[in-house]
Amino acid sequence: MTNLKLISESKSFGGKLGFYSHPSSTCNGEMRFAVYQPPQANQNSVPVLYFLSGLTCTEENFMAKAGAQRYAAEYGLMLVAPDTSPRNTGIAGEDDEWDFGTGAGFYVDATEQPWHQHYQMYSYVVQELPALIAANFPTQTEKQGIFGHSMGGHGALVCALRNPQLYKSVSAFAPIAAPMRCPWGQKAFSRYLGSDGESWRLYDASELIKQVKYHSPILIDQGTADKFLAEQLLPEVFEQACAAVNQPLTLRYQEGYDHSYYFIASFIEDHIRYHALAFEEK
Ligand SMILES: N[C@@H](CCC(=O)N[C@@H](CS)C(=O)NCC(=O)O)C(=O)O
Repeated sequence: MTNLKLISESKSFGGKLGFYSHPSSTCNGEMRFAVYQPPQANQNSVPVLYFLSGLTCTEENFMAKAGAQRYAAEYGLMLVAPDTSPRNTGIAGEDDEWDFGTGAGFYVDATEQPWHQHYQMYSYVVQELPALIAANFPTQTEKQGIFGHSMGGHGALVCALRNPQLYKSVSAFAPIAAPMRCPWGQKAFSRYLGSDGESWRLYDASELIKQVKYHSPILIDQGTADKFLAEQLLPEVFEQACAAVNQPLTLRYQEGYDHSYYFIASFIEDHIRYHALAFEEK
């Protein structure tokens, strides 16, 4: 495996869960990710589903907490979970805030100093990581999907809407659905992207959907007891934008669920099945 370092490997549901690091040319430093290879990957190449995690997460949270391996094994999908930002870049203050810098790359290509030298998570997720996965794991590269949680739900929507030809399906748990209008997004975008609102639109699903129609229905689950719902997540803004352009969207409000991985684990099967069905279509 060229340039890939295996950090640990565990058998899970008949398949293999591996944690890797590699030198990233896009982020100009070491990056980490996790891959779950279902048992089917021992014989054949399989579709691949990317999961982008939320604020404060590493490549491990999803693999440890979502309970996704059981369903990835059942449906024969590979799961790939990247870290949520570069780490240990040496940028002053990178670890000071939980919602900016380390653990909070927001899946954008930063243009502002000092972040832009390393914080290129959009290009990393859309280009470098899939190329690395294709070169090192048995995947059907024409069958890719993407999903995520919170900041990662935002990232998944943005990656799919900007590259519909690369992703057959997209779904999200409690995404930051209109980042230009919420404090988390405004803080991150102003410091990663500067004050130019035009560049912000490229990373806001509720803006992007007005310009591009996505070829498949989008699935979003949102807990009603999520403490970030009203101020930070704003799914109703995305819902209205989809309605305005006739974009099919299934937005499900799940009664009493919060923002945690307990919520994600409760609906992970639905999401994996949704992606698996999209991969079956011609
Ligand atoms: N640190 C924040 C919460 C951050 C948070 O909820 N992060 C979510 C993503 S936005 C998460 O997945 N955390 C890691 C985990 O639950 O494993 C707080 O104190 O309110």
